[in-house]
Amino acid sequence: MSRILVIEDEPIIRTELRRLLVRAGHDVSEAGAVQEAASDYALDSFDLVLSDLRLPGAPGTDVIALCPGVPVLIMTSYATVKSAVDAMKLGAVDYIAKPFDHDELLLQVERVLREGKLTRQNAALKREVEQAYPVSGMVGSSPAMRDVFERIRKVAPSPATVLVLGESGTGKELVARALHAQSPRADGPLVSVNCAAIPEGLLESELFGHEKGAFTGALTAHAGLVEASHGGTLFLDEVGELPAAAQARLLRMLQDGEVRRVGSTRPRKVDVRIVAATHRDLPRRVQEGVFRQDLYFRLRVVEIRTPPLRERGEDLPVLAKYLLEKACRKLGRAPATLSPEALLALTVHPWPGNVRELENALERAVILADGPVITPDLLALELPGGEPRPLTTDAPAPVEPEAEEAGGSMEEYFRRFVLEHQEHMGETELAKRLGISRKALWEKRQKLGLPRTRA
Ligand SMILES: Nc1ncnc2c1ncn2[C@@H]1O[C@H](COP(=O)(O)OP(=O)(O)OP(=O)(O)O)[C@@H](O)[C@H]1O
Repeated sequence: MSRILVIEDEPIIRTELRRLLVRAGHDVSEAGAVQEAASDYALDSFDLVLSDLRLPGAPGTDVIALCPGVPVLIMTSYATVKSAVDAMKLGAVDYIAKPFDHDELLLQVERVLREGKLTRQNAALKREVEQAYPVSGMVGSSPAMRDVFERIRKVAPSPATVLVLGESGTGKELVARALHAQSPRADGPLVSVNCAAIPEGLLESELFGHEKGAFTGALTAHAGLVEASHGGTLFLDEVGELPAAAQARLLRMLQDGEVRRVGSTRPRKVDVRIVAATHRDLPRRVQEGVFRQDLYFRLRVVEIRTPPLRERGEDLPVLAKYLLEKACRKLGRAPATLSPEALLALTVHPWPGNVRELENALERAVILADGPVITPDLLALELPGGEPRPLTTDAPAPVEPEAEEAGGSMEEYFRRFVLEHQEHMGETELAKRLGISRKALWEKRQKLGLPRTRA
């Protein structure tokens, strides 16, 4: 049952509509004019308003502004294309020509109600997602990620050039997407270019375009990716790899807002926001003379640093859960969960490949899993040297019964993590990274014969 308000000044039609809609199972209220409706009812409590266009006092379309979010269907006996278009322009969801066929009217009402419900559900879902993840698709609530979100929020609306710095796989491209999505250019194009992936000889013409005959093989004129990004954002990934000639053209573009296609002397105005990213140490490349200092300064108007995964300790379990769900959805598998041992293994892994490595490990595990639980062996985590992390050690630690059931790997990870990190981490930090209390850490040390080495 939906709540419907009928605004109609002809009593006969109003009664007819009421009867029809009540019979279809709806709760119907009535008014003879927009003003009467506004004074008698809380208009935003309705699921649908069905209003005549010509009413005493004010046209039916005036009700649209009074109940934002509520679909309004306009009825008119003067169903000219113009009045229908005008009503829709003012925000009506649709219009009905009078005299109306009962079945058609009911079908239209049901459709609008269904769509309205979907819109409301989507809006609620969007609000929920936005609260959980302030930047679409980016999971994290560690202080380092909160800083990233805060910077994105502040910088996105401005036209400022942004330089995103971070190791490979830390989400630099996601940052660029978020900057675009939260900017006034969101409806314009977002063009992503990986500067390292395009052969050096082609890069200049790919980015800035060329004129016919500019070089052998340039059979037709070609607009580059900069021009294709007009009105939007150009994301230059691996900007540190740009060859010198392309650096010079990019600098000119940033200074003058113009591009010159290769082989042309005519400048073309472009309105493009540049977001650049690199995992390289750009100041060092400047020092080495391979990256222009003036371009570096132009690019780094604002810097955003994406933290490596190993510095986002508390984000790991949430991120792993999110990426596991994503992998199951992508692969069409039933939802899976991580065993506690698998979670511990993820927690202690150093993640040189960052979130991308985590995403790949989970995807591989979902493919290999026979059941709904992901165990450490399925993750096959690689050590930085390239060796798969062994699941047994030469000198196995004393194994607790419950860990033995789970393959003994939990103790092994614990032992390895403590031995690897106790020299440079305090007990509080160690316990935090392991996701256990200090007391539990002390007890485990006793049990495994791993006494503390630091005061
Ligand atoms: N905070 C995050 N939440 C969810 N997924 C993430 C997050 N960060 C990165 N990812 C995912 O990890 C993968 C790698 O991210 P992305 O391509 O943005 O990294 P990158 O820093 O641009 O890498 P590269 O330098 O290698 O190009 C993507 O699939 C992305 O969706």
